Amino acid sequence: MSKNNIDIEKTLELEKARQLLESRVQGGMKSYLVSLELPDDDPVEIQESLVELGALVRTLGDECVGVTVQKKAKPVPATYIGLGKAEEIKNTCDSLKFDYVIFDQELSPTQVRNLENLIVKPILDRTGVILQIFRKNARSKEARTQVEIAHLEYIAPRLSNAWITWERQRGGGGSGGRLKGAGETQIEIDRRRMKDKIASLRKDLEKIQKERETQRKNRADEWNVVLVGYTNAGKTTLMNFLTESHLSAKDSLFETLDSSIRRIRGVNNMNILVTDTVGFIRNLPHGLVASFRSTLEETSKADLLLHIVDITHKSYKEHIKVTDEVLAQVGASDVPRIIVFNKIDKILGEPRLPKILARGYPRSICLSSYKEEDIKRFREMIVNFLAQNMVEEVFHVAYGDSKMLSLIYSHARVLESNWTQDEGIFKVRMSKSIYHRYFAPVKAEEEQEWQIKSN
Ligand SMILES: Nc1nc2c(ncn2[C@@H]2O[C@H](COP(=O)(O)OP(=O)(O)OP(=O)(O)O)[C@@H](O)[C@H]2O)c(=O)[nH]1
Ligand SMILES: [Mg+2]
Repeated sequence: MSKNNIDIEKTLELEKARQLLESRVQGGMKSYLVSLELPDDDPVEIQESLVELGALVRTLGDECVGVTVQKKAKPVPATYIGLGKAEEIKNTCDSLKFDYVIFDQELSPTQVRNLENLIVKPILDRTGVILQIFRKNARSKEARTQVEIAHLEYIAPRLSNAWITWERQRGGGGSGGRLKGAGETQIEIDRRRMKDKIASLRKDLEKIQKERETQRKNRADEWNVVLVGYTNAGKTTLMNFLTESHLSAKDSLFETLDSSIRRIRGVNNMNILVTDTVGFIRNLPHGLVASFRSTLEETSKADLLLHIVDITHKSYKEHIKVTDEVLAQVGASDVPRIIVFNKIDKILGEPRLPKILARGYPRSICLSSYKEEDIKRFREMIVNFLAQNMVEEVFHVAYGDSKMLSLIYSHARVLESNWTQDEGIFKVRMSKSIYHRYFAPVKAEEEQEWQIKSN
């Protein structure tokens, strides 16, 4: 067979495998995991991240049939791993019969292309897998639009690989521009169409989010509490027991992508709304953080964050760190929070653990979402926290005082605002610590001015 024929055959085989991977409705495919360990990497973290990648694969309904880690001084620019390693993976496929290969780190489009040509199997990276799960689990129009934007932005630079899929999504023939030799121009046309599609999805998203905002006016008598945390920590389960709801919670990653709001029942005269949100993960793709930004920013407007941690997870400290990092990225660092160490029922024979955790994390609670008395105790903790740690104040802001306006909008929740001819009057709520850090000096100044005026 001539080299040309071999190349065509290889391309056809690859396209078939890619189509199979993209078009499957359910799981049942076999994957092979690859990671690269660089001199600065912590080998334990590399292993933990691979275990997590395995869980992501199972969430897709697929199975992992093998794993390999290559130690190298630095990545190979063209293929990320070494050529010998790529060859070894290709040979392993004869016995393990995997359908695709996943790299635990992000690959460039060129690296994917080169690796696919060498291994003759579709190559995904961590971001690609997470995006597939998000696409599978998004339910509401808002979540679907957010995921679709992130997905299109991810595949646009990889278009020569994803061309057939995009063609099929548009309702085209699907026989493949690359195979027909349509080449660059077709890809360029597609890329432009994709850009237009992203722009129109962004407009749709803005409209959906505006509608949501107008529906949900900030009511002064309501307290907003938001559940945040690593994926699978138990946010939705806790939400269900706290608010007597029936949202879908299961032992799989990114089960929740849509925010849901429910009211806490049985709390005398307080009107507390609890929001369940999308979970976080290490190396959460930037595109997803960007397109979920508006949803995530809701956390920065909360009165209180409940940071749920699965205490049975070996990497729970890393999970806390990752969650804190994402919260900082979306401007929620200042919002008061309670750390909730969940699933304590699964920890047997360590009766001192709650005390140890309380010492390390002063504002925290250990509980099992399944224990009624724990839920009751937790509900009381939330109510007491809101009653004792929050301050409501009224500020009079002169026109042009942009410093004060920015202080209010960045650090407090605006409950009411009214503009008169001379000033804006803002009723705001914040935690006591934020009040003392940012607002107490302003208030003191305001009162001094008022005294001078009235004298
Ligand atoms: N043993 C035990 N299991 C729990 C507890 N809370 C939650 N779980 C289990 O943990 C798994 C994940 O729960 P979810 O509530 O779906 O977790 P989540 O944080 O909402 O996850 P995502 O929405 O996927 O990010 C489920 O199998 C729950 O049954 C608990 O207190 N004890
Ligand atoms: Mg959930």
